[in-house]
Formats: sequence, structure tokens, C-alpha cells
Amino acid sequence: MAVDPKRLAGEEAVKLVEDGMLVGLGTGSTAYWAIVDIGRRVKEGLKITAVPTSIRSEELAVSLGIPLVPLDDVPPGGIDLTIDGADEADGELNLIKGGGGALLREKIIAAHSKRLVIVADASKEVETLGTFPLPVEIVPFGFKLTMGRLEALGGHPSLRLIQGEEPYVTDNGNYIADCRFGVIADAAALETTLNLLPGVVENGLFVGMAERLILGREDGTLSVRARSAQSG
Ligand SMILES: O=C(CO)[C@H](O)[C@H](O)COP(=O)(O)O
Repeated sequence: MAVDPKRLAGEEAVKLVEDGMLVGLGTGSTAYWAIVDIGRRVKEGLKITAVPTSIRSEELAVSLGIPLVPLDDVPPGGIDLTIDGADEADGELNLIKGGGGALLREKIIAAHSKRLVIVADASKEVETLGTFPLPVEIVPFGFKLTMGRLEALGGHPSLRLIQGEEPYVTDNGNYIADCRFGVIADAAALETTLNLLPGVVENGLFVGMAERLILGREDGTLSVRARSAQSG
């Protein structure tokens, strides 16, 4: 029987979820499987609360009966474990995220998580970040000027569109500029530079945030990598 590597990775991460935890719920087709599995365990009696990283994940969690808490009730750094996907992950577990458009909420939740566990299929593992276009969330006001600044930085931005026409609008009411910087040699520097541009809200570089990367493979095997040590 064919194995879905995303499901494999998502369900493996859920093994880390324990009673009493406040869990961050990621966004995307891999995080989906983790949320579904958390929902199954909640039905079986697992006692957790959760915060979602997108309206999509919130709706899914509600449909599965996962108890949610408002983010404003969460103390700084108070999320025990967040399980989320990624578009690229390098050898140091630096990430590109935001292919699903949820990068801002994902980064806020990640920043207040004691542990960020990334789940993905093996195609997301790269030597150096930069093949996947880097999503940058920008405010609609003056977006063409902001895109000009991204162009000047070498990002060759394109405005994310829905069905090739209307701008894609994030859960926060913003636009996404997908940027092609080529090989990103210094992800930390680029992350900072981008966020200094007026009009940029956040970008999809997650540097030094992920604790663990769980990769599912089509042959049914998993590999697990931790930021400081390697295994699996
Ligand atoms: O960052 C994200 C959404 O903003 C997703 O986690 C990322 O795009 C990976 O998605 P998928 O698991 O569907 O490949």
C-alpha cells in the first residue's frame, strides 16, 4: 500500500504531544495530518489545548473538537510544542515557510514555542535555502513601492495572485510577494534586511527556530534531525 510521507511525518510528530500541553497547530498539507491525529487522540482522552496558525487550521481543529485558547491568553513563550510544515529546510534547520500564506501567524506562534517541530516530506530537505521562492508578507498600502524595494534587493518579487487575477490576501489582510533571491547564503542577514523595509510585515525565513525536522519518505521510512545533533 502506498505510504503518504506527509502523513507519516505528521503522525510521528504527534507522538511528542502529552497531556497538559499547549500545542501550536501549523498550516499546510503536512501539518494537516498532525492536526487530524491530534484530533483523534483528543477523542481518545488526550487533554491538551491548542493555538492555530491560520484560519484554515483553526476551522480544522474546531471540526475535530480540539480545544483552542485565544492567543492573547497565552503568556510569552508559553506554547509547549508547535508542529508545522516547511517549504525548505537546510542542514541547520533554517527554513523557508509561507508557501501556504500563513507565515506571519506561524512565526508569531513559533517565536513563543518552547519547541518547534517541523514535519515534511523528503523533498523539502535542501543543502542551501533559495530554490523555493521566499514569501514576503507586505501591506497592501503602497505595495508596488514595497515590491520595488524588494526588486532593488535582488528579490525579483512577484505578487501572489488567486487564479492569476486578484491578489492573494492573507489571514491578516496583507499581500504576499514571492521573491527569487537565488541561493540564500546568509539567511539571518536577509531575514533582518527584509523586515527593515517599510511595508514589509514579515518574511518566510525561520532562522534558528526549529528544534527538530521529521521527514517522511515514500518507502515508509522516517528520518529525524535535531538542530544540534543528527540522528535517524
Ligand atoms: O509555511 C506553510 C504555510 O504558510 C506550510 O507549512 C508550508 O507551505 C508547507 O506546506 P505543505 O506541508 O503543504 O507542503
